[in-house]
Amino acid sequence: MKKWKVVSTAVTFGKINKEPVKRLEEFGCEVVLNPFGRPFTNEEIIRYASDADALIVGNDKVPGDVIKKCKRLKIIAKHGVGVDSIDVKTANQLGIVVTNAPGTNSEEVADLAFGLLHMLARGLYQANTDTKNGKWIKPVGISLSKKTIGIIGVGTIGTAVAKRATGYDMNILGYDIKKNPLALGLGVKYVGLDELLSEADFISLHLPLTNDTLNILNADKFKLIKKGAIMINTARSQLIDNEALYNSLIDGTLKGYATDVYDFEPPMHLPLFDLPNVILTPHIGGTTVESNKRMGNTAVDNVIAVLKGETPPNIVLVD
Ligand SMILES: NC(=O)C1=CN([C@@H]2O[C@H](COP(=O)(O)OP(=O)(O)OC[C@H]3O[C@@H](n4cnc5c(N)ncnc54)[C@H](O)[C@@H]3O)[C@@H](O)[C@H]2O)C=CC1
Ligand SMILES: O=C(O)C(=O)COP(=O)(O)O
Repeated sequence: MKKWKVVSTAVTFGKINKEPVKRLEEFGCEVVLNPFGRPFTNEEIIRYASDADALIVGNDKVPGDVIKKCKRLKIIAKHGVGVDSIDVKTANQLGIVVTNAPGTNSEEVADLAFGLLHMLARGLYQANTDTKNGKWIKPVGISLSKKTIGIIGVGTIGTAVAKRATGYDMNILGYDIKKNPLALGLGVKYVGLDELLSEADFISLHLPLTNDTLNILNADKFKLIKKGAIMINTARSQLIDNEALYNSLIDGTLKGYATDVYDFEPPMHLPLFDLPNVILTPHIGGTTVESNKRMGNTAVDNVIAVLKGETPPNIVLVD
Protein backbone atom coordinates (compact mmCIF):
# COMPACT_ATOMS: atom_id res chain seq x y z
CA MET A 1 0.00 0.00 0.00
CA LYS A 2 1.47 3.31 -1.09
CA LYS A 3 1.40 6.23 1.30
CA TRP A 4 -0.04 8.77 -1.15
CA LYS A 5 -2.11 8.82 -4.33
CA VAL A 6 -1.28 11.27 -7.11
CA VAL A 7 -3.64 11.63 -10.08
CA SER A 8 -2.52 13.38 -13.26
CA THR A 9 -5.12 14.67 -15.68
CA ALA A 10 -2.40 16.41 -17.75
CA VAL A 11 -2.42 14.63 -21.11
CA THR A 12 1.35 14.44 -21.57
CA PHE A 13 2.52 14.04 -17.95
CA GLY A 14 4.49 10.80 -17.64
CA LYS A 15 3.92 9.88 -21.29
CA ILE A 16 6.89 11.55 -23.00
CA ASN A 17 9.28 11.48 -20.07
CA LYS A 18 8.94 8.92 -17.28
CA GLU A 19 11.38 10.57 -14.85
CA PRO A 20 8.80 12.70 -12.97
CA VAL A 21 6.56 9.64 -12.41
CA LYS A 22 9.53 7.60 -11.18
CA ARG A 23 10.38 10.33 -8.70
CA LEU A 24 6.85 10.23 -7.29
CA GLU A 25 6.86 6.44 -7.07
CA GLU A 26 10.23 6.41 -5.33
CA PHE A 27 8.82 8.90 -2.86
CA GLY A 28 6.02 6.46 -2.01
CA CYS A 29 3.18 7.59 -4.30
CA GLU A 30 0.74 5.56 -6.34
CA VAL A 31 0.56 7.49 -9.64
CA VAL A 32 -2.49 7.41 -11.92
CA LEU A 33 -1.94 8.89 -15.40
CA ASN A 34 -4.49 10.29 -17.87
CA PRO A 35 -5.91 7.31 -19.79
CA PHE A 36 -8.04 9.42 -22.17
CA GLY A 37 -5.57 11.55 -24.15
CA ARG A 38 -7.84 14.58 -23.57
CA PRO A 39 -8.72 16.77 -20.59
CA PHE A 40 -10.84 15.13 -17.86
CA THR A 41 -14.50 16.04 -17.43
CA ASN A 42 -15.58 17.24 -13.98
CA GLU A 43 -17.10 13.83 -13.25
CA GLU A 44 -13.90 12.07 -14.23
CA ILE A 45 -11.81 14.28 -11.92
CA ILE A 46 -14.13 13.42 -9.02
CA ARG A 47 -14.13 9.71 -9.91
CA TYR A 48 -10.34 9.50 -10.12
CA ALA A 49 -9.29 12.03 -7.49
CA SER A 50 -11.89 11.85 -4.69
CA ASP A 51 -9.32 9.87 -2.64
CA ALA A 52 -6.16 11.51 -4.08
CA ASP A 53 -3.64 13.53 -2.11
CA ALA A 54 -2.36 15.45 -5.13
CA LEU A 55 -3.74 16.38 -8.52
CA ILE A 56 -1.47 17.31 -11.42
CA VAL A 57 -3.54 19.12 -14.05
CA GLY A 58 -3.23 20.22 -17.64
CA ASN A 59 -5.79 22.51 -19.16
CA ASP A 60 -8.70 20.66 -17.51
CA LYS A 61 -11.39 22.81 -15.94
CA VAL A 62 -11.21 22.38 -12.16
CA PRO A 63 -14.12 24.32 -10.61
CA GLY A 64 -14.72 24.81 -6.89
CA ASP A 65 -17.51 22.23 -6.60
CA VAL A 66 -15.18 19.57 -8.02
CA ILE A 67 -12.36 20.56 -5.66
CA LYS A 68 -14.75 20.30 -2.71
CA LYS A 69 -15.48 16.67 -3.57
CA CYS A 70 -11.79 15.72 -3.49
CA LYS A 71 -11.58 15.61 0.28
CA ARG A 72 -7.97 14.39 0.67
CA LEU A 73 -6.39 16.87 -1.76
CA LYS A 74 -3.42 18.82 -0.46
CA ILE A 75 -2.17 20.27 -3.73
CA ILE A 76 -3.31 21.01 -7.28
CA ALA A 77 -0.15 21.32 -9.38
CA LYS A 78 -0.49 22.83 -12.86
CA HIS A 79 1.63 21.01 -15.43
CA GLY A 80 2.32 24.31 -17.17
CA VAL A 81 1.80 28.00 -16.46
CA GLY A 82 -1.77 29.30 -16.85
CA VAL A 83 -4.01 28.56 -13.86
CA ASP A 84 -7.16 30.16 -15.29
CA SER A 85 -8.90 26.78 -15.44
CA ILE A 86 -8.51 26.19 -11.70
CA ASP A 87 -10.68 27.79 -9.00
CA VAL A 88 -7.63 28.89 -6.99
CA LYS A 89 -9.72 30.87 -4.49
CA THR A 90 -11.84 27.90 -3.44
CA ALA A 91 -8.77 25.66 -3.29
CA ASN A 92 -6.97 28.14 -1.02
CA GLN A 93 -10.04 28.51 1.21
CA LEU A 94 -10.01 24.73 1.66
CA GLY A 95 -6.31 24.80 2.52
CA ILE A 96 -5.30 23.22 -0.79
CA VAL A 97 -2.15 24.68 -2.32
CA VAL A 98 -2.16 25.56 -6.04
CA THR A 99 1.18 25.67 -7.86
CA ASN A 100 2.34 26.13 -11.44
CA ALA A 101 5.55 25.66 -13.43
CA PRO A 102 6.64 29.15 -14.51
CA GLY A 103 9.19 29.50 -17.26
CA THR A 104 9.24 25.78 -18.09
CA ASN A 105 7.74 26.14 -21.57
CA SER A 106 8.30 29.79 -22.56
CA GLU A 107 10.88 29.33 -25.31
CA GLU A 108 8.71 26.60 -26.86
CA VAL A 109 5.59 28.80 -26.95
CA ALA A 110 7.62 31.62 -28.50
CA ASP A 111 8.92 29.18 -31.13
CA LEU A 112 5.38 28.12 -31.99
CA ALA A 113 4.21 31.74 -32.20
CA PHE A 114 6.94 32.50 -34.71
CA GLY A 115 6.30 29.25 -36.60
CA LEU A 116 2.63 30.15 -36.97
CA LEU A 117 3.57 33.66 -38.04
CA HIS A 118 5.75 32.21 -40.80
CA MET A 119 2.96 29.90 -41.92
CA LEU A 120 0.51 32.77 -42.32
CA ALA A 121 2.92 35.33 -43.74
CA ARG A 122 4.12 32.98 -46.50
CA GLY A 123 1.01 30.82 -47.06
CA LEU A 124 2.96 27.70 -46.12
CA TYR A 125 0.04 25.43 -45.31
CA GLN A 126 -1.62 25.99 -48.68
CA ALA A 127 1.73 25.79 -50.47
CA ASN A 128 2.42 22.40 -48.88
CA THR A 129 -1.03 21.06 -49.76
CA ASP A 130 -0.85 22.34 -53.35
CA THR A 131 2.66 21.04 -53.99
CA LYS A 132 1.80 17.57 -52.60
CA ASN A 133 -1.26 17.55 -54.88
CA GLY A 134 0.83 18.29 -57.96
CA LYS A 135 -0.19 21.95 -58.19
CA TRP A 136 2.64 24.41 -58.86
CA ILE A 137 1.16 27.57 -57.34
CA LYS A 138 3.54 30.10 -55.80
CA PRO A 139 1.97 32.11 -52.97
CA VAL A 140 3.40 35.61 -52.73
CA GLY A 141 3.76 36.22 -49.04
CA ILE A 142 4.84 39.17 -46.97
CA SER A 143 8.24 39.69 -45.36
CA LEU A 144 8.79 39.50 -41.63
CA SER A 145 11.99 41.50 -41.65
CA LYS A 146 11.78 45.12 -40.40
CA LYS A 147 8.04 44.91 -39.69
CA THR A 148 6.34 46.02 -36.47
CA ILE A 149 5.34 43.31 -34.02
CA GLY A 150 2.96 44.06 -31.14
CA ILE A 151 3.38 41.79 -28.13
CA ILE A 152 0.38 41.83 -25.80
CA GLY A 153 1.67 40.61 -22.43
CA VAL A 154 5.42 41.00 -22.12
CA GLY A 155 6.11 38.39 -19.44
CA THR A 156 8.30 35.33 -19.77
CA ILE A 157 6.84 34.20 -23.11
CA GLY A 158 6.31 37.70 -24.48
CA THR A 159 9.96 38.47 -23.80
CA ALA A 160 11.04 35.25 -25.55
CA VAL A 161 8.98 36.42 -28.55
CA ALA A 162 10.70 39.82 -28.40
CA LYS A 163 14.09 38.06 -28.37
CA ARG A 164 13.19 36.26 -31.59
CA ALA A 165 11.82 39.48 -33.14
CA THR A 166 15.21 41.18 -32.70
CA GLY A 167 16.64 38.60 -35.12
CA TYR A 168 14.23 39.89 -37.77
CA ASP A 169 15.17 43.54 -37.10
CA MET A 170 11.57 44.16 -36.10
CA ASN A 171 10.24 47.26 -34.42
CA ILE A 172 8.89 45.76 -31.19
CA LEU A 173 5.89 47.24 -29.37
CA GLY A 174 4.77 45.85 -26.02
CA TYR A 175 1.67 46.22 -23.88
CA ASP A 176 1.75 45.18 -20.21
CA ILE A 177 0.81 46.48 -16.79
CA LYS A 178 4.47 46.44 -15.79
CA LYS A 179 7.74 46.99 -17.58
CA ASN A 180 10.09 44.03 -17.86
CA PRO A 181 13.81 44.99 -17.69
CA LEU A 182 14.77 42.09 -19.99
CA ALA A 183 12.27 43.29 -22.59
CA LEU A 184 13.47 46.88 -22.29
CA GLY A 185 17.00 45.58 -22.90
CA LEU A 186 15.77 43.94 -26.11
CA GLY A 187 14.42 47.27 -27.34
CA VAL A 188 10.73 46.71 -26.60
CA LYS A 189 8.85 50.02 -26.70
CA TYR A 190 5.93 50.00 -24.26
CA VAL A 191 2.76 51.60 -25.61
CA GLY A 192 -0.96 51.59 -24.85
CA LEU A 193 -3.07 48.76 -26.23
CA ASP A 194 -4.83 51.04 -28.73
CA GLU A 195 -1.54 52.30 -30.18
CA LEU A 196 -0.17 48.76 -30.41
CA LEU A 197 -3.22 47.54 -32.30
CA SER A 198 -3.17 50.41 -34.77
CA GLU A 199 0.56 50.14 -35.52
CA ALA A 200 1.44 46.44 -35.44
CA ASP A 201 1.76 44.36 -38.61
CA PHE A 202 1.88 41.25 -36.41
CA ILE A 203 0.08 40.85 -33.08
CA SER A 204 1.06 38.08 -30.68
CA LEU A 205 -0.93 37.42 -27.50
CA HIS A 206 0.82 36.39 -24.28
CA LEU A 207 -1.44 37.50 -21.43
CA PRO A 208 -2.75 35.21 -18.72
CA LEU A 209 -6.54 34.84 -18.65
CA THR A 210 -7.86 36.77 -15.64
CA ASN A 211 -10.94 38.85 -14.83
CA ASP A 212 -9.03 41.86 -16.19
CA THR A 213 -7.94 40.28 -19.46
CA LEU A 214 -11.12 38.35 -20.33
CA ASN A 215 -12.29 39.64 -23.74
CA ILE A 216 -9.57 42.31 -23.71
CA LEU A 217 -9.68 42.28 -27.52
CA ASN A 218 -13.37 43.15 -27.80
CA ALA A 219 -15.22 44.46 -30.85
CA ASP A 220 -14.09 48.06 -30.17
CA LYS A 221 -10.44 47.02 -30.02
CA PHE A 222 -10.80 45.08 -33.30
CA LYS A 223 -11.82 48.36 -34.98
CA LEU A 224 -8.34 49.74 -34.19
CA ILE A 225 -6.33 46.92 -35.78
CA LYS A 226 -4.17 47.95 -38.73
CA LYS A 227 -5.64 46.58 -41.96
CA GLY A 228 -3.93 43.40 -43.12
CA ALA A 229 -2.36 42.53 -39.75
CA ILE A 230 -1.66 38.94 -38.74
CA MET A 231 -2.69 37.78 -35.25
CA ILE A 232 -1.24 34.84 -33.35
CA ASN A 233 -2.86 33.47 -30.19
CA THR A 234 -0.85 30.99 -28.16
CA ALA A 235 -2.19 32.40 -24.85
CA ARG A 236 -5.90 31.81 -24.21
CA SER A 237 -8.86 32.06 -26.57
CA GLN A 238 -11.09 33.89 -24.07
CA LEU A 239 -8.87 36.97 -24.46
CA ILE A 240 -10.58 37.56 -27.80
CA ASP A 241 -14.19 38.27 -28.81
CA ASN A 242 -15.02 35.38 -31.17
CA GLU A 243 -17.54 37.26 -33.32
CA ALA A 244 -15.30 40.29 -33.80
CA LEU A 245 -12.44 37.96 -34.70
CA TYR A 246 -14.51 36.13 -37.30
CA ASN A 247 -15.75 39.38 -38.85
CA SER A 248 -12.22 40.79 -39.00
CA LEU A 249 -11.05 37.76 -40.98
CA ILE A 250 -13.95 38.09 -43.41
CA ASP A 251 -13.60 41.85 -43.98
CA GLY A 252 -9.81 41.73 -44.35
CA THR A 253 -8.93 43.65 -41.17
CA LEU A 254 -6.90 40.59 -40.30
CA LYS A 255 -4.97 38.93 -43.13
CA GLY A 256 -4.64 35.81 -41.02
CA TYR A 257 -5.14 34.32 -37.57
CA ALA A 258 -3.50 31.34 -35.95
CA THR A 259 -4.55 29.84 -32.65
CA ASP A 260 -3.28 27.10 -30.37
CA VAL A 261 -6.03 27.61 -27.79
CA TYR A 262 -9.83 27.27 -27.62
CA ASP A 263 -12.68 28.11 -25.24
CA PHE A 264 -13.26 24.37 -24.77
CA GLU A 265 -10.62 21.78 -25.53
CA PRO A 266 -10.82 19.72 -27.63
CA PRO A 267 -12.99 22.29 -29.48
CA MET A 268 -16.17 21.66 -31.38
CA HIS A 269 -16.13 22.75 -35.02
CA LEU A 270 -16.30 26.56 -35.10
CA PRO A 271 -17.15 28.82 -38.08
CA LEU A 272 -13.56 30.05 -37.84
CA PHE A 273 -12.28 26.61 -38.83
CA ASP A 274 -13.69 26.94 -42.35
CA LEU A 275 -11.72 30.07 -43.17
CA PRO A 276 -8.63 29.57 -45.38
CA ASN A 277 -6.68 32.29 -43.58
CA VAL A 278 -6.89 30.51 -40.23
CA ILE A 279 -4.32 28.03 -38.91
CA LEU A 280 -5.12 25.77 -35.95
CA THR A 281 -2.95 23.70 -33.63
CA PRO A 282 -4.10 21.46 -30.74
CA HIS A 283 -2.65 23.36 -27.74
CA ILE A 284 0.92 22.25 -28.33
CA GLY A 285 2.72 25.54 -27.62
CA GLY A 286 4.27 24.35 -24.39
CA THR A 287 4.92 20.77 -25.42
CA THR A 288 8.23 19.44 -26.65
CA VAL A 289 10.31 16.54 -25.36
CA GLU A 290 12.51 18.97 -23.43
CA SER A 291 9.79 21.22 -21.99
CA ASN A 292 7.69 18.20 -21.04
CA LYS A 293 10.50 17.05 -18.77
CA ARG A 294 10.82 20.52 -17.22
CA MET A 295 7.07 20.90 -16.66
CA GLY A 296 6.80 17.38 -15.21
CA ASN A 297 9.72 17.76 -12.85
CA THR A 298 8.57 21.17 -11.64
CA ALA A 299 5.05 19.85 -10.97
CA VAL A 300 6.63 16.95 -9.04
CA ASP A 301 8.95 19.29 -7.09
CA ASN A 302 5.83 21.09 -5.92
CA VAL A 303 3.87 17.91 -5.11
CA ILE A 304 6.73 16.32 -3.14
CA ALA A 305 7.32 19.52 -1.18
CA VAL A 306 3.67 19.65 -0.11
CA LEU A 307 3.55 15.93 0.77
CA LYS A 308 6.66 16.47 2.91
CA GLY A 309 4.87 19.32 4.68
CA GLU A 310 7.20 21.93 3.16
CA THR A 311 6.38 25.14 1.28
CA PRO A 312 6.41 24.36 -2.47
CA PRO A 313 8.55 26.56 -4.75
CA ASN A 314 5.80 27.81 -7.09
CA ILE A 315 2.70 28.73 -5.08
CA VAL A 316 -0.04 30.59 -6.97
CA LEU A 317 -2.20 32.91 -4.91
CA VAL A 318 -5.35 34.78 -5.89
CA ASP A 319 -5.23 38.58 -5.86
N1 LIG B 1 -0.18 27.54 -25.71
C1 LIG B 1 0.43 27.00 -24.67
O1 LIG B 1 0.72 25.80 -24.65
C2 LIG B 1 0.80 27.84 -23.50
C3 LIG B 1 0.10 28.98 -23.17
N2 LIG B 1 0.46 29.74 -22.10
C4 LIG B 1 -0.32 30.94 -21.79
O2 LIG B 1 0.54 32.08 -21.83
C5 LIG B 1 0.30 32.90 -20.69
C6 LIG B 1 1.52 33.76 -20.37
O3 LIG B 1 2.56 32.92 -19.93
P1 LIG B 1 3.93 33.52 -19.33
O4 LIG B 1 4.52 34.51 -20.24
O5 LIG B 1 4.74 32.36 -18.94
O6 LIG B 1 3.37 34.25 -18.03
P2 LIG B 1 4.01 35.51 -17.27
O7 LIG B 1 3.29 35.57 -15.97
O8 LIG B 1 5.49 35.40 -17.26
O9 LIG B 1 3.60 36.77 -18.17
C7 LIG B 1 2.33 37.33 -18.20
C8 LIG B 1 2.46 38.84 -18.41
O10 LIG B 1 1.15 39.37 -18.54
C9 LIG B 1 1.10 40.59 -17.81
N3 LIG B 1 -0.27 40.90 -17.41
C10 LIG B 1 -1.04 40.26 -16.51
N4 LIG B 1 -2.25 40.84 -16.42
C11 LIG B 1 -2.24 41.88 -17.28
C12 LIG B 1 -3.20 42.87 -17.64
N5 LIG B 1 -4.42 42.90 -17.06
N6 LIG B 1 -2.87 43.78 -18.57
C13 LIG B 1 -1.64 43.79 -19.13
N7 LIG B 1 -0.68 42.88 -18.82
C14 LIG B 1 -0.98 41.93 -17.90
C15 LIG B 1 2.02 40.39 -16.62
O11 LIG B 1 2.45 41.62 -16.08
C16 LIG B 1 3.14 39.56 -17.24
O12 LIG B 1 4.18 40.39 -17.72
C17 LIG B 1 -0.10 31.89 -19.60
O13 LIG B 1 -0.84 32.49 -18.56
C18 LIG B 1 -0.91 30.88 -20.38
O14 LIG B 1 -2.26 31.27 -20.41
C19 LIG B 1 1.54 29.41 -21.33
C20 LIG B 1 2.28 28.31 -21.63
C21 LIG B 1 1.93 27.38 -22.68
O1 LIG C 1 1.41 26.14 -19.61
C1 LIG C 1 0.26 26.45 -19.97
O2 LIG C 1 -0.40 27.37 -19.47
C2 LIG C 1 -0.37 25.71 -21.04
O3 LIG C 1 -1.27 26.19 -21.67
C3 LIG C 1 0.15 24.37 -21.32
O4 LIG C 1 -0.86 23.61 -21.90
P1 LIG C 1 -1.53 22.38 -21.14
O5 LIG C 1 -2.03 22.94 -19.86
O6 LIG C 1 -0.42 21.38 -20.97
O7 LIG C 1 -2.63 21.92 -22.04
